[in-house]
Amino acid sequence: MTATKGLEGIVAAASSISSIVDGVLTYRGYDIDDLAVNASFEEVAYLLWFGKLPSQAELKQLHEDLSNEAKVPDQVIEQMKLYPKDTNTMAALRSAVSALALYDKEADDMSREANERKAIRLQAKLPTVIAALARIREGQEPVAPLAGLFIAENFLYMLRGEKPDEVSVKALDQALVLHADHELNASTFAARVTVATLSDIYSGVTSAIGALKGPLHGGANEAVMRMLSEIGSMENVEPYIQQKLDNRDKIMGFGHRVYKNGDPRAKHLQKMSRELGEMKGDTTLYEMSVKIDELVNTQKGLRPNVDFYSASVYTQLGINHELFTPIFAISRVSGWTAHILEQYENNRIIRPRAEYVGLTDQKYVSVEQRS
Ligand SMILES: CC(=O)SCCNC(=O)CCNC(=O)[C@H](O)C(C)(C)COP(=O)(O)OP(=O)(O)OC[C@H]1O[C@@H](n2cnc3c(N)ncnc32)[C@H](O)[C@@H]1OP(=O)(O)O
Ligand SMILES: O=C([O-])CC(=O)C(=O)O
Repeated sequence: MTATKGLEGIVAAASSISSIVDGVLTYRGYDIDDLAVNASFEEVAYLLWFGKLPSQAELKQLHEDLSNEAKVPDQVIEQMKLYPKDTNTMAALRSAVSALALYDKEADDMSREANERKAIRLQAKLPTVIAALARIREGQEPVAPLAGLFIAENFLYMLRGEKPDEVSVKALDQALVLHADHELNASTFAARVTVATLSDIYSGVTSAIGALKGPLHGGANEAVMRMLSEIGSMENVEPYIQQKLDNRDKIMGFGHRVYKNGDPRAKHLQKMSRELGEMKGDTTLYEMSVKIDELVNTQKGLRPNVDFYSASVYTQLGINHELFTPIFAISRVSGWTAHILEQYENNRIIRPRAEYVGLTDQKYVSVEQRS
């Protein structure tokens, strides 16, 4: 038995949710380039869960269900107020989502219908939890969700305490579409491993949030913004990046396990970053990002992944970098829960083997005789 480091190239599940073939990403057979410009996030979530785009009536129903489920139990809001204000937002989100299970009477109902309801419930409540966490950290009262708003608009409304402009809503909605699912990425795999023991959907999503938090995965978008802030100016881009490359340091937001010729989602976020900059009359962040992109590509042959341009997009939407990875979770919870539903449908516990590389033939020595 020989281990493959990082399970590279190992096919660990059969799935009909999303695929990456020759650098083309599809959700249920629809090219991400098509969905990114034409579909709303709600349509995409429906597509991931139910395998087809919704009819008008189905979309209306989903919208109503999401709206009805968006409120978070008061107990969870009160608990969030007790979290340390300087805690990592993904750690806080992980705790809050775990707590949501305690107040869901259906948490351990394993029927397909109950799990579909919980998928919608989790999707509805995550934006409310994240906006509340953000406001509590700033010493403000959480803002309750507004009935009738779609997810991107409602999230920005709850975050800012006022109705957002159309440009911001559209940009965030497109970003949510682009992040919704990605085959067997680390957090989705974590979710599937957890629920394959027949544990509940909340446990699966809590595991996934833990995996998404890491800087090699979803946490990279925050790290990109920290890097851009450290660089600070266009003139500093070249010396800063050159030093990182010379030291063989990782440049966050670049590289990918599956895409070797570029992530198809990055170009949409790059365009969005440019357009938001132009609209605000300040394209500095966008230009700095493009310069980094050129340097890393020329010298390392590495291309930006989904996390790179999303950092300048979210910053230009006035969002604090501590919320970037939680926003990724607002989108990816649709994919996680779709994969959890799929795992339950055709379940077998996920239990690979390890290649043993430790000591052998050891003999027990009593504690008194051990040196
Ligand atoms: C939503 C997402 O999860 S997208 C990914 C977000 N993560 C990041 O942006 C973090 C930065 N990137 C990385 O750490 C990696 O590229 C990963 C984790 C995305 C993929 O990791 P792997 O598939 O294991 O790639 P691996 O580490 O084998 O990379 C191959 C080579 O490229 C180098 N490399 C990969 N990414 C980078 C990077 N961002 N900066 C500098 N060098 C890099 C590696 O050091 C390695 O070089 P070597 O062969 O000389 O040792
Ligand atoms: O697929 C991966 O390894 C990481 C990624 O891009 C994602 O989760 O969107």
